[in-house]
Amino acid sequence: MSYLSVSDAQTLLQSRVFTLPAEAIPLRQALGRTLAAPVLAGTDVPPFARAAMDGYAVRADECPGTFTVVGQVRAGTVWPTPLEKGQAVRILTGAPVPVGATAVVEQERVIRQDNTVQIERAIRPGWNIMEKGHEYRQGQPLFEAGHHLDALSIGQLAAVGVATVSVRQRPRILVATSGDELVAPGAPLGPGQVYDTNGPLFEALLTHWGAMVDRAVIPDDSDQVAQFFHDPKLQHYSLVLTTGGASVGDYDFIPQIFARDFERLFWRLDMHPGKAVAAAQIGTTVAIALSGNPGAALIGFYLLVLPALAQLLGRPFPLTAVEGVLTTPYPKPTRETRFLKVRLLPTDQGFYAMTPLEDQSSDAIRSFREADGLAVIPHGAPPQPAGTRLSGWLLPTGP
Ligand SMILES: Nc1nc2c(c(=O)[nH]1)N[C@H]1C(S)=C(S)[C@@H](COP(=O)(O)OP(=O)(O)OC[C@H]3O[C@@H](n4cnc5c(N)ncnc54)[C@H](O)[C@@H]3O)O[C@H]1N2
Ligand code: MOO
Repeated sequence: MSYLSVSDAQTLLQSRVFTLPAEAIPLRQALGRTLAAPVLAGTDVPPFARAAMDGYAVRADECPGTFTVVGQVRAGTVWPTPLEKGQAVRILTGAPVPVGATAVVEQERVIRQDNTVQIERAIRPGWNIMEKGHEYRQGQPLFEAGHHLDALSIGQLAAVGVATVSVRQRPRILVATSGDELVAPGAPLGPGQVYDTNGPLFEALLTHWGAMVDRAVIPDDSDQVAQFFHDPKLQHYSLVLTTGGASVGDYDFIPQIFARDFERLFWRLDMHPGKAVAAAQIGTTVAIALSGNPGAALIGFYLLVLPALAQLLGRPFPLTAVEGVLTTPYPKPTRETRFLKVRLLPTDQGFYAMTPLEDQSSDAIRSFREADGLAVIPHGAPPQPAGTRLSGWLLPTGP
């Protein structure tokens, strides 16, 4: 039986999730948000040529020489008249360079006596002057639509005078875990019970990537699973993400309910780990039911959820394709396309050396900490000797 490919599933999901509307918000609230429109510099930065040092503004072509100090200019003020031959203006860091001055000689390099300064050496034009517009030119594009506003972006936007930004509304996402064996961290574990990893993990990941997350728990009961997906509250969410109950076990109700009551988009993908995954259109929202195994669900998160989230935010596709060569053999044959956690080292031949991590188990998440990417072994492939050329994806660490 051949399952839908990951790229077909991505395309299908992209056709069902829509980029959210824009809203205007104050710059101070914009950290972590995504620009909905390009931003151009509204002014030159700096807006005028300014002194980089405390010293004296002079004409460089008059150095060495002795100058009459005719006054002082400090940051926030402007020297009113063009500098004449033989004149120097006492200037402080950040002050506009007087018209006619071509250098600022720092005070450590001059001899000041009463109202004269003596400069004993030749000075290059432009010395200690920060040129107007050297960082940004007015009208220059600063950021594209889809740009993630990190702390540096906030500083850059402030520097060009932006007070309000147009950003995408934050996607609301519901993360629901299923599995009666799950216990919230903090409570003691009973026999056969495990701590809920997926709820906290996906809440944190989605928040990190810019979503507003609510959490829910779905009991392992067919009627209650159906009730969960029929709840009108689901329509408040751009995406509904569930984990567990997505396979073929006696308590795996989700794929059947997707097919029975909604439009099931897919069930099971040509993807290991994470084959046990389903998706459905539920009214205006899209539900993605990931595997219960945290490591498998995490593969589904990177390959399916993150691209859908990027689309909601109007951001570029979040995964970067890479090429590499296995440094060690991979000993098992591959049935469904295998996404192997690898460490990546660039080589000077333009591809990566790909070293598979030891723990590839679908219940484990710890190895993601050491993984830089996923190598892709095609379905039906035999064991892979060292030196095999594979394509893969970089695992993005943040928005
Ligand atoms: N006969 C078959 N059995 C299984 C198949 C199959 O094709 N045929 N697929 C296997 C694969 S692959 C996976 S992956 C799992 C997926 O199963 P489910 O998505 O139905 O998930 P559960 O059975 O509910 O849970 C699996 C595993 O994960 C633990 N779990 C669940 N939720 C959490 C959570 N929030 N935090 C931590 N751990 C969680 C759960 O206790 C189970 O150990 O099915 C295979 N079976
Ligand atoms: O969904 Mo299962 O690992 O294919 O790990």
